[in-house]
Amino acid sequence: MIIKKLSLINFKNHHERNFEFSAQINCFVGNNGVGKTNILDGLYYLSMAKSFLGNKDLNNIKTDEDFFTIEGIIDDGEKENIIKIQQPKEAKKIIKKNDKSYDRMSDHIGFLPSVIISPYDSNLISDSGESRRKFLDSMISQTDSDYLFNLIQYQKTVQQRNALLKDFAKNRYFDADNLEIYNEPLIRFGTRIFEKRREFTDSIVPLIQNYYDIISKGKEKITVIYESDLSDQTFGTLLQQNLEKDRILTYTSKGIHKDDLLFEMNGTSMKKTASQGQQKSFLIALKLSQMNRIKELTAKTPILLLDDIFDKLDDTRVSQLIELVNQEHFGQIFITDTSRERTENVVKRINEESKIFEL
Ligand SMILES: Nc1ncnc2c1ncn2[C@@H]1O[C@H](COP(=O)(O)OP(=O)(O)OP(=O)(O)O)[C@@H](O)[C@H]1O
Repeated sequence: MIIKKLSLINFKNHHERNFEFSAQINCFVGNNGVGKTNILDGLYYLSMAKSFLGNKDLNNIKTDEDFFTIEGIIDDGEKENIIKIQQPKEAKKIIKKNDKSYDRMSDHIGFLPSVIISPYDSNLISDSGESRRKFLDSMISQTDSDYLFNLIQYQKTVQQRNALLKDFAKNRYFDADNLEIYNEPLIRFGTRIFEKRREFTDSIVPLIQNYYDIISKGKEKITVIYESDLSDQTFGTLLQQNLEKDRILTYTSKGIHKDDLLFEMNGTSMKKTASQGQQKSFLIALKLSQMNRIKELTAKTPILLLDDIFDKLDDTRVSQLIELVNQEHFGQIFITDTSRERTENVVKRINEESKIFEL
């Protein structure tokens, strides 16, 4: 997949920007705050229909403007496609492919797979389980069109069940039969998601270790464990066993919405024991594994977004990363950096056709 052109209107700090890209490497160079990361975020929108920074869509409209538009021309190997995303201030977000709106936003995910490596990745280690669940979900939804649909249905059902539990508490009343209506969809959607998450995690663990060994030249053993309430019991049993607890708490306390990924190094939590450098190597290894897996499962090469990482990595890691990018033919790459000199150096070493955009 190649993004040939990008146009941003009123997107964050950009009033109007138009780019024509190289099919290989594209770099955005400029001082802090000029909006380099925002351009990567615009590219990420074309892929995932949302911001990678987790901002609400409305907050991405340029201050004092009424809408933003992101438009990309994407070559899928057969033809050029126009993806247009528009967020008006007073209406719902619109996403169109070749002038046709999607029935479901989730239908777009997977058309243009992407992987981003950014300084924000460290949140994956330090934050709560929610950010790791989101990462896992975004990874799988790019490879499986049903996954996101199942997840949305599951989340809706949990919300409805929670609302009923709260309603019962308010009215000092409880009707287990009424609540049970939600068991069937929770079990159906939740079990599918559980199985996909387990399968995907199992498949990337050996890749992560392999990339980690290359990047860090270390001897550490890396483990990624998928933790789920469904690992040792069925969803039906889980709901039954926690019925009383859910009634008291007035929310659904167990299920795949509580899943987590445990990152371990030599058998202990990475958050506690891994050095900053080891954590960075691990996160790059994780992202390259994501890249590898998406490519294998979809037969599409994801775009690779590298946000400000060459400034934050030492020389050895930069060299290893460049070597890996060269070896694995990672497709179209977008890089941001404050230094033109460093960018030119990196690009020279990757040895592919490039364009540098100065902001
Ligand atoms: N909705 C918005 N309207 C106007 N400006 C915005 C909006 N959202 C973000 N910005 C501005 O975008 C700028 C940050 O852009 P960005 O993070 O892309 O910069 P950068 O070039 O990547 O900087 P750095 O090198 O520090 O990472 C900030 O000045 C911020 O105020």
